[in-house]
This record gives sequence, structure tokens and C-alpha cells, in this order.
Amino acid sequence: MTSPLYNASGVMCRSVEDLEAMRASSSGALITKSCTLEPREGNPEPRYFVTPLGSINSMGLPNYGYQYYLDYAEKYDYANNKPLFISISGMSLADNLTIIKAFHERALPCILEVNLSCPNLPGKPQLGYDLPAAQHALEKICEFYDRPFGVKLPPYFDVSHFDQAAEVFNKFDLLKYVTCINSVGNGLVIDVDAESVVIKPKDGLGGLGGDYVLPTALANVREFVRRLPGKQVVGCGGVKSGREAFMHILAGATAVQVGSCLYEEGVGAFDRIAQELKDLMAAKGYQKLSDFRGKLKTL
Ligand SMILES: CC(C)(C)CCc1c(C(=O)O)[nH]c(=O)[nH]c1=O
Repeated sequence: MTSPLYNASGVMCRSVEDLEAMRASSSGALITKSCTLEPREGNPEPRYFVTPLGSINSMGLPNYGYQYYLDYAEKYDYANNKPLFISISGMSLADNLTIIKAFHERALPCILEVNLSCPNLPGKPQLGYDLPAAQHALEKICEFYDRPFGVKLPPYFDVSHFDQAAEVFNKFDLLKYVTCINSVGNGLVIDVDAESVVIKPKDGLGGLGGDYVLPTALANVREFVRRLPGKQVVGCGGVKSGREAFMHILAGATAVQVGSCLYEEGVGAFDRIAQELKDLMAAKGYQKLSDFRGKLKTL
């Protein structure tokens, strides 16, 4: 069976070496690091920090520029390999459109995923939190892009925001899936002994991953599954064993991404988590994911 697990964008996917390690792993797919028009160094280090409860990062979009990933996508052997997703996070709408147009011209089988945590105009919230701007961006993309694509969503925390966001996404038939969630933004991890923050950028503020975000990730998956008929939801956030993968699928996820845990454990995480999920399903008498997908009970 093809694994329902793959990497969260940003982890094990910046270089061709990373991508080839993902392709050789037991994951069911792979996604690239969000790319920009030009290559970027990213933020000063330390910019990723591991804690007992997960991770905090302010990488700053380090990537080799979109042509690097376009080149990888052109050389990719789609007939004999798992699906390839390309994450796009231009520094402006114009950059996003330039990048998407370049991929569109090549008509490759890879699937584009627009990272809505991408920067907006200076001083404005990220696109995912500026829904009129997100709708405008999606309209400009769909003026020419005519193939299925997805978006990576930041976490939402207010029910009205689930409603407003879903209202935008439901306007776009080619938007076939959403990935919930990106890291929980602007957390602050403190080292008591050093009396200091743990990452250099943004005076220590960074996106949280791991155990910190699991309940928020599950809520976003379940709420968007309910609100986006005909679309799929990919679960991301807090997956470190078969149990969390099971939770995401029970909440309605079609597939499940692994970020912080993959960063720490490496590609062995895919084998371990898939086996744990298989064992859990067997113990519960489930043969396939659709036996329990979206069947979370309420009280
Ligand atoms: C936060 C941005 C730098 C604007 C986008 C890239 C990104 C980063 C990153 O490159 O810092 N980290 C995340 O956890 N999620 C992301 O979407």
C-alpha cells in the first residue's frame, strides 16, 4: 500500500540531496521547500531549535530559487515515482504569478501548493490571515492556471475565520486540497538557564511545530473537512507516531505530513509511523484508511 505519510514542506526538501532522500524513502509522496523567485540564504542561525515538546523555527525561506525546483520537477521520473508536490511562497503576488506561470508553461505532472503563509505587502498580515488578499491572489492564479493545485494554510483559531476562509476557498474548483496546518506563528521559547531566547531571528519569535500544535492541527483539519465539500485536506502538525496519524485521518485527513519528527528522526520515521498506524488499525479491525477516515465521534 502506498504510505499516507510524507514530509511537511521545509523539512528534508531544500536540496536535490534532500529530495532524493525523500524519494528513496518509504513516504507516499514528497514536497519541496517553499521556493521564491531568487535563491535565498534565509535568516541568521540559530533559526531552528528542538525542544522536548517540538520545535520552533524562523528559517526565513532559505531555498535555491524556483528554477532549481523547476529543474528537479522537469527531470523527475513521474511514471516510476511517488507524487511530487512543489511548494511556492513568492515574496509578492507578482513573484508568485511568475513562478506559477513558469511551471504552467512546462505542464509537468507535479502538483503546485501555494504557501499562504507567504509574505504579504509590508506591514500587512500573511496572506492566510488577509482573506481578501488571499482571494485576489487565487483569482489571479486561476486566470491562467488550469490544473489542480493546493494551498498550505496557517492555523486558524476563531470559528468565524474557519467560515470566512472556507468561503474563499470554495470559490475555486481547481483548488483541490488544503494542507492544515503550517507552524503556529510567533511562539517564544525561553531557555531559563541562559535567560535567553533560543533562535536568533525576530528576537526569538518563531513558528511552533510538534506536540505544541497537535490539537490545533486536528481542529483545523476537522473544521475544513466539514466546510470544503469536494476538496481534500492534508493533515500536518504534531505527528510523531501512528496514534497522531490515526487522529488526523479520523478527523478527515486524506494524507498526513511529518515535520518536526522527521527533522529529528530522519526517514526512518516514515517506516515506524506507518507500521504503528497499521498495528493500530489491525487492533481496531480496520482494513483500510477509508474504514475510519472522517469518522471522529462527537459526544
Ligand atoms: C514564514 C515564511 C518565511 C514567510 C514562510 C516559510 C516558512 C518558514 C520559514 O522558511 O521560516 N517556516 C515555517 O514554519 N513555515 C513557513 O511557511
